[in-house]
Amino acid sequence: MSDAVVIIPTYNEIENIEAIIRAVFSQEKDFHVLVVDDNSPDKTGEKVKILQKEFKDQLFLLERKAKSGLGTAYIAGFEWALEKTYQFIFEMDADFSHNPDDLVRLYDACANDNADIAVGSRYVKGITVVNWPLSRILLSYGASRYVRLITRMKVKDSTAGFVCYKRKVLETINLKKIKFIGYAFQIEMKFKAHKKGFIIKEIPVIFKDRTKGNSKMSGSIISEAIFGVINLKLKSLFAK
Ligand SMILES: Nc1nc2c(ncn2[C@@H]2O[C@H](COP(=O)(O)OP(=O)(O)O[C@H]3O[C@H](CO)[C@@H](O)[C@H](O)[C@@H]3O)[C@@H](O)[C@H]2O)c(=O)[nH]1
Repeated sequence: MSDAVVIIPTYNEIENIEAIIRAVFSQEKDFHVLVVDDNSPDKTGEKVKILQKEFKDQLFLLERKAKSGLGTAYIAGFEWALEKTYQFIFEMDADFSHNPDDLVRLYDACANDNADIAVGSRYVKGITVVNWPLSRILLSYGASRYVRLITRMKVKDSTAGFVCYKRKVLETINLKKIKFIGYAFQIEMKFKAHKKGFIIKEIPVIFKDRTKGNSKMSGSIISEAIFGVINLKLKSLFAK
């Protein structure tokens, strides 16, 4: 039994799913993988079922009926992982924008250093993003500056989706109360963990834009983040 599971949410990732799963299982450390698929029309889930025959007891699949957002996919995955004995629970995109070779560095920060959360960060050493259009870099970097300004949280890449959580973090945060369903979910999780006093460490990574499939970014995801951050901050002030 591995002590670490990598949760990969998927919606229409047929071009990436097999390669990313194989890349995780080719690491020296033994990771498990949980795919949370939202009934992808391109049959990503069916592909995972075929791979499960090869990776018995290592590869798991949670199927949801319809596309319901990145945040709720992760919450479903966290709840699944907490029912098992995993001590380290990861978030990672399916599209290779996060390099699976960095998984061990995030793991080490939590398992062998003092991090409660290790964030694969694009903004520790300047901006380490490859192949994103300038507009997307500005949006993401601008969002990270905006979050720091409003929340006063020191994390530089608050929207990062490449994360290792120690089990106790997910046990402590009330997952039922996580509100955001888009990428703002990433901000909310880090902010709640920060408020609980957990140590968040940023590990520099190079983020590469996907070469296969499409981003699910949308206008509603952006507006959820803009208004959501103010909402989070206000709620935390009144909770004092
Ligand atoms: N199950 C499920 N998965 C989803 C959904 N929406 C997106 N995903 C999956 O979530 C991962 C990230 O989605 P992308 O659409 O590829 O994200 P991106 O535009 O590249 O965004 C990146 O930047 C964001 C902002 O910094 C990050 O928050 C995000 O994690 C990611 O790194 C992919 O594996 C994608 O299939 C959904 O509604 N349901």
